[in-house]
Order: sequence, then C-alpha cells, then structure tokens
Amino acid sequence: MKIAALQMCSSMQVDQNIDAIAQAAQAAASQGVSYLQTPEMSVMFAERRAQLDEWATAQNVEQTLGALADIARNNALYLHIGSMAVPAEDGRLFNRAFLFSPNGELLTTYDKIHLFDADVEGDDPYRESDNYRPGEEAVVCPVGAINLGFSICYDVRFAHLYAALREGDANVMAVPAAFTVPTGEAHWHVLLRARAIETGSFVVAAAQGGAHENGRNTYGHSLIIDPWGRILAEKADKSPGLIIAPLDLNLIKEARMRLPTLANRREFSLSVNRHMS
Ligand SMILES: O=C(O)CNC(=O)[C@H](CS)NC(=O)CCC(=O)C(=O)O
Repeated sequence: MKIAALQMCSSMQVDQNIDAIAQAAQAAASQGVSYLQTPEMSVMFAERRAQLDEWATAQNVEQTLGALADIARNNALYLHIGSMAVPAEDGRLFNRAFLFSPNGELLTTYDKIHLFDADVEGDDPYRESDNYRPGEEAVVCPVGAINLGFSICYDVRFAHLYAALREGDANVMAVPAAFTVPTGEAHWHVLLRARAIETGSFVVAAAQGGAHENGRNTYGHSLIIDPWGRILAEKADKSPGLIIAPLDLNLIKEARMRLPTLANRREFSLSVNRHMS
C-alpha cells in the first residue's frame, strides 16, 4: 500500500483549494497511492472569523463535501481532508477532519480536541478556542489494511491522545497541520518522530506551507515517518507538493516486537515531597 501527504499553501478561494486537491489526487492515484491526506484547513484558510461564518453555511459545507467525495471516487482512493471549519451548535465552529472511502462515502469525521491558545513569540497570540469548539472524542477508523488514528496540528503536543489511539489499535497516526514557523523550526520533526516511536506507528503529517493569502506563514515540511522513527519522505521546504511512501505493515509488527511498550506499561502513584528546606 502506498500513502501520500499533500503540502498546500491554502488560500481563501475554496474553488482553487479544491482544484489543488483534485489535481494532487489524480497525480497520487496515477502513482498507485491508496490514501491521500491534506493539511489542516486545506479547503479554506480564512483570515477572519466573519469570513468563516459567512462561508461555513450548511449549503456550502454540503456542496464542498460533495465535491470532495467526487475526488475520492474519481481517483478510487481514501481521501482524508486534514480539516475544514463547520458550524457547531453553540455559535462557534468545529475544526473537523473528514475521511472519504474510494467509493466516495463519508466514513468518519474527527473534531480537533486540543485548541491552539498560545503566545508564540514573533506571532500574534492565537486564541483558537474563541472561534472553535473542542472535540471530545478520539477516533480510530480502518483504512484498508491499516487502522488510522486521527489528530490535528496542536494535538501533536499531547502524547496521551496517541496512547489512547494506540490502545484503540491505531497503527498509522494522522497529524495534518498548519504549524507556525518558529514552533515548526523548534519542535515539528521531534514531536512527530516521538509520536511514531512511542506508539510503534507510522505518522503521516500533511502540512500547510508558505506565505498565505490570509497573512499567516506556515512551516511546511510535510512528513511520513515509519514506526521506528525513520523519516521515509519529507517535503523539505515550504512549497506545495506531494510526498509518497510505501507503507509496509511488517515494520509495525517489527517495531512493536522489539519494543513492546504497550505490554511494558505500568501504573504508578505520584509522591511529591514538599520538604521545608
Ligand atoms: O485557525 C485556522 O484557520 C487554522 N488553524 C490553525 O492554524 C491552528 C490553530 S491557530 N494552528 C495550530 O494549531 C498551530 C499549532 C502550532 O503551530 C504548534 O503547536 O506549535
């Protein structure tokens, strides 16, 4: 089985972004790829909340999901849209991933659990939770012979999510992202490799990269990592493009046999000794 990640520099033009996904799906399918992942906010990378509210109407969302289902079916591959904003009942939005089958059926969705409320030096403070409502459910879904564990971007900093996905039998962790440049330079590779090593799983991370129409700059460097932590494919810059790697199920078995960390896991109590010195 061959898997792929599409690096994008998504704009606020939904049609352009969907075109880019359609072209990549065709290129991937012609190279024998059966699973293609796109980055966080690949369909619409907005600048302001108002823009999202205007765009994310039930009708637009439905129409867009139809177009994405067609792309999956026309190219007979699993299409994982890293995320797209959809309205939540409380007036906020969900940052939601979508997985389509090669028949164009919507198999599952995942709502980003950990929202990026951070103050990264050199960037404006992000308060993702002002606009987005956090998901409350970790999701694992079979994709052919593999079990895909879902996550989005900032989730990658919360190792216990991946431990839960691993316990749910996931063996390929998806981390579509739109990382900032400073945190990407400092943390991106090491976090993704750690998640692969800790869980004995492949990691597929399709990234946004470059200077976006909405004013954001993102780090790029999409990655496919094997369960031993080796980088199998990398888009080693910020420019758009496809990376492809073979997914050898034996590598999962081998890594987990050599380091059976799930079986070796222990429960423990915590003692904090606040001595008066
Ligand atoms: O808001 C949108 O339109 C799309 N969402 C994003 O770009 C999100 C929230 S601002 N970005 C991240 O989670 C970056 C995390 C990151 O960079 C890190 O963990 O270091």
